[in-house]
Amino acid sequence: MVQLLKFLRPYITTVAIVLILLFFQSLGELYLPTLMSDIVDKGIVNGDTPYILKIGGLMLLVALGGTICSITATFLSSKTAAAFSRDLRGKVFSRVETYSLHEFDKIGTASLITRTTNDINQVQQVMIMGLRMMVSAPMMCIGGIIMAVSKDAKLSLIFVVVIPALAALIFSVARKALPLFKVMQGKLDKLNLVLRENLIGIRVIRAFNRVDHEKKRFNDANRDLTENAIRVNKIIAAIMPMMMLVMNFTTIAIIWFGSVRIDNGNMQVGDMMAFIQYAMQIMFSLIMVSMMFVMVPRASASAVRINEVLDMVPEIVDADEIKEMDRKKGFVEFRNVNFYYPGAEQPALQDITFHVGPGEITAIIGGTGSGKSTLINLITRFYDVNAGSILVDGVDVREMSQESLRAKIGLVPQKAVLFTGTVADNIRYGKESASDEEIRRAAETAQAMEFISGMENGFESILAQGGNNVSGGQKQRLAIARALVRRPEIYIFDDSFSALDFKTDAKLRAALKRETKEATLLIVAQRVSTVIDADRIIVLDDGKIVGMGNHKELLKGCMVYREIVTSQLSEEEIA
Ligand SMILES: Nc1ncnc2c1ncn2[C@@H]1O[C@H](COP(=O)(O)OP(=O)(O)OP(=O)(O)O)[C@@H](O)[C@H]1O
Repeated sequence: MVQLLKFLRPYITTVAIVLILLFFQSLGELYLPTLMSDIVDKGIVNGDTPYILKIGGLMLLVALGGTICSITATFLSSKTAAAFSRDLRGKVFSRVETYSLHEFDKIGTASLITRTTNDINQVQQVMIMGLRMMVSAPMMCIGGIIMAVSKDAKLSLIFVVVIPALAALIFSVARKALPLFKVMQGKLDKLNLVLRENLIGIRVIRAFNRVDHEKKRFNDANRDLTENAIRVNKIIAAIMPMMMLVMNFTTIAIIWFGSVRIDNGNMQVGDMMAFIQYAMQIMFSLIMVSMMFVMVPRASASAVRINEVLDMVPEIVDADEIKEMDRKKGFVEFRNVNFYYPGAEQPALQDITFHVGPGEITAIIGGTGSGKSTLINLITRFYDVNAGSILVDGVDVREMSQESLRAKIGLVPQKAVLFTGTVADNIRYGKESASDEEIRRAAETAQAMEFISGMENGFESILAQGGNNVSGGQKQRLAIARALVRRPEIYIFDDSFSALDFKTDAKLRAALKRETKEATLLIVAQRVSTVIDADRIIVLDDGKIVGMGNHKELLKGCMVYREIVTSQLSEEEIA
């Protein structure tokens, strides 16, 4: 929690103003009972009406001043806390943006969402309360004690019993509630996870008639969270009545002992009335502190989760010294690359060595799980190799900036991801400054023109929720157009033609060949027809290269390739 306070730095002036305002408000509140006791002891007892009116007027003024201070302080503290959480959300978001895929896997998407929203809200709420109480509670408590002692030191001995009793009460409640609060955020994560999976997988859930199963899963997570919340709230709900009980007993004790002292002539009635009010103020300040005790643990559980995100050091960062790149363009070289996913016993890639250059089409083929996507993810540096090195344009990818590396690459991922916006916006994602003509040309090459012109508003048609209103093949073609508009040195197509029919696939590849003559093309594919014309085909099996060459060479020399080909093409086609 303390770690997060640094985000308050830009608002330090406002925070200081809030604290000063609250100081004056508390001062006013401490002054009021004394004024009231004066009215009783001097005004009423002596029948001095002008005195009563004068002090009564002063009381009104003090109360008004206090109210103005309080309202302004509340306004400013709420504004500051909102700005604080806006900044913090921004910070968390930009941190997450620097994560490599490892870190994403570690925390999980659902939890990252909860941490950026709900957890920050918890901290914000405590911030508002904390700002107010930081000054009010100690002032009211200590000031109240001083004032009470000044009114009647002997009667103040009551506090020697009351305050430790209240403190013990608060402490025991906090000890019970704290672990439950910690668990609460975890349960919220779980609920978010189920919800997220359900929303994304709604089609699968319906198709497999798993609605009831998913309902149960959601209800379980929901019930779990609710039960925990009820348990916590029960404890918190018990605080108030217990506090009130202590307060009422204290009042009784003050009146009891006070009246004895008044009887003996040691105390005046007004002083006793003021004393009761000071006792109330002291106890209310303790209640405020107890509320903090309740809220701070929950917020600190949230703060820990936020700090976890902020403190997680991304595994993939730019090197301290960025190497200048040669003037070469479009060269990719793997040198004895080994790669393990964290926790995996077997390497996903083993001893991979090959190089490709501009003007070449290299296809990567292999069974599912053979490591094709992994190999691609290493070029874009989504992961770092465990051994060996990958050079792009003659420089190790770990020694160049991630930005300049990725500027060279146009990636079409296996699963086409689009963003809410127009068709043109989505293609322009590849190159912000792209002209309408460039966008049209990219769409033409990607064989997307036909369906785009068939849409009601053409390039200005809106893609709902990341492209839910276009087909899988259309999505893929838009993702291809997005990469093409960039005109990168290296194109990477990760199984990007799989959702296309054979005719479109062939047309697209022919158009690509024309458009990307100077560039390096890496095409991951499952279909032999997609790779057959490639200059070089790399055959992967179980993370190892088992063959490299063109179609004819591999047919002769690579068993695995021959098996893939015979499983897909007829004898005549092979011949
Ligand atoms: N994020 C990950 N964490 C751990 N293991 C992974 C991860 N992604 C892939 N793997 C494993 O690495 C191996 C290679 O996976 P990869 O996705 O590269 O295969 P692929 O050849 O692209 O398969 P497909 O054609 O089915 O997409 C597989 O055994 C897979 O289980």
